[in-house]
Amino acid sequence: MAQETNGSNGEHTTSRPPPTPSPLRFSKFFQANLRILVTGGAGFIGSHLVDKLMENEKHEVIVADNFFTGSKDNLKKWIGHPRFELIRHDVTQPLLVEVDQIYHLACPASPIFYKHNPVKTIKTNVIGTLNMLGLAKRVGARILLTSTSEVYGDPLEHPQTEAYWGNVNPIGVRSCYDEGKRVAETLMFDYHRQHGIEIRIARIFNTYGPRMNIDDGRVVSNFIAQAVRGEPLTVQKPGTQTRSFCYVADMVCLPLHLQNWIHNFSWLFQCII
Ligand SMILES: O=c1ccn([C@@H]2O[C@H](COP(=O)(O)OP(=O)(O)O[C@H]3OC[C@@H](O)[C@H](O)[C@H]3O)[C@@H](O)[C@H]2O)c(=O)[nH]1
Repeated sequence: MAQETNGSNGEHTTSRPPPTPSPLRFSKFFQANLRILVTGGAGFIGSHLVDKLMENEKHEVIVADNFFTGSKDNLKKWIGHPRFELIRHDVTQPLLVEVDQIYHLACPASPIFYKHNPVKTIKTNVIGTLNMLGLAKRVGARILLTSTSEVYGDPLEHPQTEAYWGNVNPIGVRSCYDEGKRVAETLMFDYHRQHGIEIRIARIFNTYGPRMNIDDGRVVSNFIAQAVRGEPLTVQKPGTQTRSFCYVADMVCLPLHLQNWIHNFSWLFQCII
């Protein structure tokens, strides 16, 4: 499972204490009623996370999603619930809401979707993360970014630990996502060091499970779709690739634990189960 790391070159010491949250955040009432923002909450992984969060009757959940790869259908059991709110919103635009925690998932994750509009993908990762960090700073919220195994690029080390910095092509067709997520991680740590924002980063590996689109394009859904149609399975070249697959219901437990872990640990974890 996850390992701790001291990250990259040097200490992650902050120059400032965390921003002051609302004075009501620590009162009995507000502690028992966390308001949580999930960007990309209508997506495959986001909607499973929302299900888990909604299981806690003391949580209010706000989902912001532009429905590019997500769907209202994934959230249909929560629409109309008094503790749930769904906003059509693109994270490349600022969002002003009062929340205690932010789970920032918004970004297409399947290669065929993120390569469809690469400029939009990198804007989502860079401007979207800046907007969410700005919000976290303003309201004093703790923020978790879902990053990716793709920050390792075409890794030269197997398996990769969090201490490995990767081998990434800055100009390739996957760079909008790989480099976008790397910048997003950099922004998270810079906001932490410069402004004291409480951050968590979860690097998610190849995840599968219910609500994955049949046309998602990733290997598990492709293989299942081909098998159901009685077609041969397409193994792309070179055919020696390896992946650490994770079932979605197991995977979403880690961001939840990370977000609610009280304090004082390294902030970067891999989601490998
Ligand atoms: O039909 C297929 C699809 C894919 N593959 C291969 O299977 C491997 C896995 O490819 P996928 O398309 O499932 O996706 P990847 O593992 O490269 O990245 C994916 O999972 C990790 C997440 O963090 C990323 O967001 C996501 O893009 C690749 O080597 C690919 O070439 C096939 O052999 N056949």
